[in-house]
Amino acid sequence: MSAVNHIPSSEAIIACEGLSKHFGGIRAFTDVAFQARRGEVTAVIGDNGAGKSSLIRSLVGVHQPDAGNLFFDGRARPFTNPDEARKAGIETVHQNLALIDELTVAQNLFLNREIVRRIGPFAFLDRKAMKREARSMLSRLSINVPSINQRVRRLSGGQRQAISICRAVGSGAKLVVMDEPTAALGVQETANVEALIRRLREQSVSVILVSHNFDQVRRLSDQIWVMRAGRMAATVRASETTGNELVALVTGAA
Ligand SMILES: Nc1ncnc2c1ncn2[C@@H]1O[C@H](COP(=O)(O)OP(=O)(O)OP(=O)(O)O)[C@@H](O)[C@H]1O
Repeated sequence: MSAVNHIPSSEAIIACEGLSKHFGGIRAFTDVAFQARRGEVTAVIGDNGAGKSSLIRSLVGVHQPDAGNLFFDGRARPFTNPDEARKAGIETVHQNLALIDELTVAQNLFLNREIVRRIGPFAFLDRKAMKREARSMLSRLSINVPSINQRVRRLSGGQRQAISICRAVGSGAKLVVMDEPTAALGVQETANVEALIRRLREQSVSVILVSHNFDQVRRLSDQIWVMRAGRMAATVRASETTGNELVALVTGAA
């Protein structure tokens, strides 16, 4: 695939060139270049240990690459921590669902970004405004939960994943990065989360998604990055590939 030798076109939400990461003597990935288009779903596939998680963690400031350049939203932007990436507009939805069980849906949606009302020298949490906004965030993404006042502990895995995604988008993310968002879910809940990812795409939110499920990847994504042994082995359009071709690219038989 082609390298990115300059600030990428405005079509790219995120791009990199020459990106490498080692952990001591272990090579996680080497000399990776890519461009993900704005408003598209980009899937990352590869065998166990191919470097997928290390790569996406390096895009969102969890890991610092040893070499290479990263561009986000038209600017060269090395992220030294996840907060910097978040402020720039990248949200990560974690596999282990970073929700607080004992808080309600609305409280989780506004965790660490509570709406505060000031009256003179005093500041109050504006619970009414947060509930109103929580309802509107959920309705924009057609997410059904029994009540915004329900503790998330009582929600199903799929509903919790939907709340995590809603929180990411509600903070104004331009790019949502998901590592195996449906790995722990049943068939119906997987379908619900896939429908939600499609709605993000309809609303022009870019998505990068790591998945081991090739059928899902072909159903959901526009572009697929294939990683093999720490290299970006191929970039294919989902509409132009088959499950067999993806298997061959992942295993190196292609
Ligand atoms: N924090 C770390 N410290 C040391 N080595 C690591 C670390 N994270 C990843 N690695 C190594 O880097 C390589 C790539 O791992 P990575 O988790 O990125 O692969 P992956 O494609 O996401 O695999 P999987 O699908 O199994 O999650 C592996 O050899 C792994 O052992």
